[in-house]
Amino acid sequence: MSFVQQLRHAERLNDSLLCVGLDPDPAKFPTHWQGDASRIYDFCAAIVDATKDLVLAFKPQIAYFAAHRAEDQLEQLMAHIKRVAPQVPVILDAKRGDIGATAQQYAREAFERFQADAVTLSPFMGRDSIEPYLQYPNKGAILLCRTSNSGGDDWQMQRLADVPGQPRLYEHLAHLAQTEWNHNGQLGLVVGATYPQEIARVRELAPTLPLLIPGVGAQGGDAAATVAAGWRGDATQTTGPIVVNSSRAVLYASRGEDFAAAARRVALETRAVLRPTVAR
Ligand SMILES: O=C(O)c1cc(=O)[nH]c(=O)n1[C@@H]1O[C@H](COP(=O)(O)O)[C@@H](O)[C@H]1O
Repeated sequence: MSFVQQLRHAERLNDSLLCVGLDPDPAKFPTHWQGDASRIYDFCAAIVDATKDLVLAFKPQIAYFAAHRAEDQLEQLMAHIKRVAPQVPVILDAKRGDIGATAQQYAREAFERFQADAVTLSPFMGRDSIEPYLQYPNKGAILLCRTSNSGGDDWQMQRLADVPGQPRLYEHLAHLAQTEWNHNGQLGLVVGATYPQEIARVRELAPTLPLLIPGVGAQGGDAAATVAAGWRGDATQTTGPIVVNSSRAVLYASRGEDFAAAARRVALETRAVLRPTVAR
């Protein structure tokens, strides 16, 4: 099954557009585990167990593991997700971007070592920096397009004088990802929930691509506006799924021993807000 098919399947199965982001920060762990990096796996596995029937994807952020020398715990976590929630695809958020030879190693890390179903990438170095990831059949490569942070304006909103119509950089990328870069149907795009207008624009330019949309919850993105801008009906062959990520708001809903139950409550609430008003 391709990454997009996995998303469509999980969307239907769990009736959800929510992706829970796994950004484990020991400083924010429940009081009894606070500051203990050896609990990264236990913490994330508890969140996975509590939310696996409510999500269409999980998204571990590799920096939160690597910073604590906890890549082994990330491997364990990936195996755990495959075991307890095989129907839920996993996006490894690594935001890699390098020349082809090095990208081959990053692709191997994401897809062979960590067994991810998709990986996030920076497209700044161009098409040949993306190609190595596309050598892995059925895996997804999700390109940063219009990111949720305000500094994204510095590049992404600039107009390209040499391209007909003088599109903004993010618009040009969305066009390329929908057309000539996407020869195997493996590409997706990141668009921040903090910019619903641009979600609508990217959806217009890239109607069949999956959109990873972070920024609801802690970053204050408007969940309902996000869905209105990006969701185009139930998972069919022609519409791209949307994957709306929330990390901190779910993970750190409680500092008590009830943290997993609290995470489930927030995930349920977020899923309900994201559920489109259109009947499925
Ligand atoms: O690629 C991403 O996931 C990403 C892109 C983007 O534009 N903005 C963004 O916040 N993210 C990631 O999405 C997550 C957002 O976390 P919360 O703000 O806690 O929900 C973090 O893991 C970020 O690294």
